[in-house]
Amino acid sequence: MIRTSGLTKRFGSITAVDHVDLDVREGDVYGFLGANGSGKTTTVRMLLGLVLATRGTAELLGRPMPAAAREVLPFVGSLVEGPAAYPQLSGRANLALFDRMGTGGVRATRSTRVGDALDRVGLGGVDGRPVRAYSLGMRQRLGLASALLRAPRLLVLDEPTNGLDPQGIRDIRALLLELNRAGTTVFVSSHLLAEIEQMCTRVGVLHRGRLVLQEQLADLQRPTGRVLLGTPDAERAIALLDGHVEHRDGDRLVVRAADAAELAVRLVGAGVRVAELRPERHTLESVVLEATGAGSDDFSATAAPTGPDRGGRG
Ligand SMILES: Nc1ncnc2c1ncn2[C@@H]1O[C@H](COP(=O)(O)OP(=O)(O)OP(=O)(O)O)[C@@H](O)[C@H]1O
Repeated sequence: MIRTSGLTKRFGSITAVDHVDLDVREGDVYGFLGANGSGKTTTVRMLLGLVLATRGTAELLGRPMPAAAREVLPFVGSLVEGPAAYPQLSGRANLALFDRMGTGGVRATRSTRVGDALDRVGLGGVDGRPVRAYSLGMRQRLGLASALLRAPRLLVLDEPTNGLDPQGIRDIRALLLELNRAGTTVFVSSHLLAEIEQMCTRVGVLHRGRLVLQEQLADLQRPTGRVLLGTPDAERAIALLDGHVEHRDGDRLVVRAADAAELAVRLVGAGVRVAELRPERHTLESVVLEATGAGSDDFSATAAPTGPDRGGRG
């Protein structure tokens, strides 16, 4: 659905995006993760043909961008750098205008289409107000509504939960997953590890313009080769496991063992009571920090503060 090869963007001496090879497959919920300034927005803008690449190629839905933009974009919903809207008009009026400007939207069904999109993002009840009275979160929802007007095959969203409160973030996540289940491929950028971990099937990590990791989330979260064991018989377990216990914290042990089931049989066979036993897995956070060498401060685990100024560039 999205494929880039050697995609690069320089602004003078700054290389914002550096030989990026993205591979987003049909049905993915792809999380494009990177710290602020890592080049996410610039990549998204190149994908959508809003800015020209310095070198390299990009394809959306198997067609080259920006050459095939007119053909491809009617099937792509997007949200980049905060949605634009006429402040004096209502959300509904803005969407109707947007719908009229796009291709392929039949006039007779416009009102239904706009109403459905507003309902989906939770703006159905407030759409009489002018957009200038909207909070940042409401504007963000309106932007998403405009991305949904055409039942897109692909959604490309740059930090869609920016400025939303926790409930708003949950709503958007649920909406994106619902759309994905109905067949839409979702590409979403974020600097929030937890957000990506909760929602995505595939992850790409951008670090200083370079794609340092691209993998299925389930593969990233592979077992570490250690087992987490909780037992009231910690001393006996340690004696039995003879040097394989790497760490002890009260009645919780970390055991080097490739096979948790085999370990369980061994413990119970020796009369060691097992309260809890599970394979330890890599977390997205540990894998990302290893791949980027970044400090955990570079990636927020929780929601970002609201209201950053994202304008004025590009
Ligand atoms: N039009 C421009 N002119 C000059 N430099 C730019 C321009 N657009 C982006 N940059 C620079 O390119 C780098 C990547 O910026 P970009 O906005 O793509 O990052 P990002 O990962 O989206 O960050 P953020 O989440 O803060 O928006 C930054 O160093 C930025 O200052």
